[in-house]
Amino acid sequence: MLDQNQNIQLIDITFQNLTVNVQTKNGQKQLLKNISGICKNSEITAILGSSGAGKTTLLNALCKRIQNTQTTQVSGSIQANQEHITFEAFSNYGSYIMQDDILLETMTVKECLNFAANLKLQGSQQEKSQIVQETLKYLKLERCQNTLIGGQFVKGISGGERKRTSIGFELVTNPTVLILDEPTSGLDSFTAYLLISLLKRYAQNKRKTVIFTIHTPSSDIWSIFDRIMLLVDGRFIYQGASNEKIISHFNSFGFVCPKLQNPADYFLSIMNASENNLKNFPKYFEGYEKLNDIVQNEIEQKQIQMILSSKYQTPIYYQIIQIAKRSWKNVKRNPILFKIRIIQAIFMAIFLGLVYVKIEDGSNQPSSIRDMNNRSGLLYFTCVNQLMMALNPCLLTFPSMSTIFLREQNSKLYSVLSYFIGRLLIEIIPQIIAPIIFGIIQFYMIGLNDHTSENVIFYLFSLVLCSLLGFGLGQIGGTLFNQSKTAIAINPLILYPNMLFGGFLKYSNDLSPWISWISYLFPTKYTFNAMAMNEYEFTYFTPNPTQFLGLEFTKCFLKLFK
Ligand SMILES: Nc1ncnc2c1ncn2[C@@H]1O[C@H](COP(=O)(O)OP(=O)(O)OP(=O)(O)O)[C@@H](O)[C@H]1O
Repeated sequence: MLDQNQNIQLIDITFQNLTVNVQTKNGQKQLLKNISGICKNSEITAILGSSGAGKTTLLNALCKRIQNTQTTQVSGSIQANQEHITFEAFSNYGSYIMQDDILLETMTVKECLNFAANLKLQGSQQEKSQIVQETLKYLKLERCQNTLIGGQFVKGISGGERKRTSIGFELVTNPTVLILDEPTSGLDSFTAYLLISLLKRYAQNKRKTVIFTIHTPSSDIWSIFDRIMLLVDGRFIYQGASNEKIISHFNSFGFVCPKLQNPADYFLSIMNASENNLKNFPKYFEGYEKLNDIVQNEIEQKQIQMILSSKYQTPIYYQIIQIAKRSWKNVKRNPILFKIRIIQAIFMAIFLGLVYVKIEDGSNQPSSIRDMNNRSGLLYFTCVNQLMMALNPCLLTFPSMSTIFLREQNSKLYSVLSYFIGRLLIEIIPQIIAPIIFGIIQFYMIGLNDHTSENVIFYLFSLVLCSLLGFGLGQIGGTLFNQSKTAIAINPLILYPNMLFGGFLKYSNDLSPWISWISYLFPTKYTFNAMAMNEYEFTYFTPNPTQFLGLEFTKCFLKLFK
């Protein structure tokens, strides 16, 4: 079984007595029922079945994306040659391409492949570029290599090119096992044929193991399958070659595929769970018993070659650079959020400036509570406003990026830390620039404490800090949810406590002891305190408003800073 002549990694994927149970509201549901099979190297294996038959469940189980949890039980063995597959191990030799093409809209096709090559391949930049170029050629993507992938808002490459780019993103790393969930969905029959032929060439020429699910293959596509698995209600009704064997197998118990009909259409028509078909299901299962021994025999003949670890990850600093570069391109090509952040800052600063234009500083009426309140209110509003302006875009964008992150994480392109730092380096830029512009306009229009240059710098620093805290909270909120809408819906849960415990709506000293500690959890308390301490460091007001605002906490912080 060992490929002695060439040093090529050959992997057969086998599974025995594979059962997947899930707990539903109506009790237990069996998605896969004690099935066994083999997907051989150098072959393409197509899994067919009607909707809900368990095809995706089988693919997910093979690459260990379904694990035992409280509601899901997976039993049976799944092996790559003689080794049990684990999620970690699979990512060393295999790739899984989901049905949805998860790609960053603002990248070109070539940049997308370059990104994967840079992060997954060893070798010089020139060697990596050459591999990317070969992959582009292989996938017939040369013509559109410099076109943006595009999406909802930007017109980009076609559906077929998108699918091939998605495959190219994985192929560039030359995986030994390639698993694809419905790679032809949404493609016309010719493009679908091209794609499957390409997978066939990949399997045959490079001796890889390719497994995919497919819904309605044309007869051309059917004829190039090496191996077919037909699934009905979580059980196999056929497994083996796609040639005459499958026709004669079903013939043997009375299901005759008409000569002029596409076999795929015929088998799909007898597999769907219509009333007529349901009564035939026991016959199919009985018929499959005859194939059991053949399949078992094939499983026993599987590769015994040891799987060589191809584990390679680029250094963290390199990952960070690559992610930052990509984030920068993303901002440059889709600068709307960046621009909105700056425009919002300018608009809000002018608006606040007009509302509070040259407010009293206490020089006329040092004891005016109204003037003190106006000034403190302005500081407090500024604080909450900065927090919100940084928080909302994060809640909006983080969940939408999480699908890309998860896909790339599964492909082990980078570590979580690198991704976080790489993105942060770029996304933090508007969070620093916007509050500074905001603060400068405020100084001109309102007349805040500019007694010393330190006061001005400290105020701007507090605004930046406030913006960064909002940014941080937005990231926490954004990572908790998959959907932007859900993340945005939690906005009030972040905003209201921050407003309430900021130290202005209710003075911190007046909070009951049992709840006062909570205020330390909310950033507005710190930023409002810092801004007010700074503002009233030099003031005409008597008594100094910091006294009745109860701003003790930040005094030491201010001293440290100055
Ligand atoms: N976590 C789950 N809990 C309950 N039922 C599930 C769960 N996951 C899948 N199912 C059910 O299991 C069955 C098989 O699902 P699966 O996605 O594998 O089907 P499929 O053959 O890929 O279908 P399709 O071709 O429509 O994608 C379906 O009836 C589905 O509703």
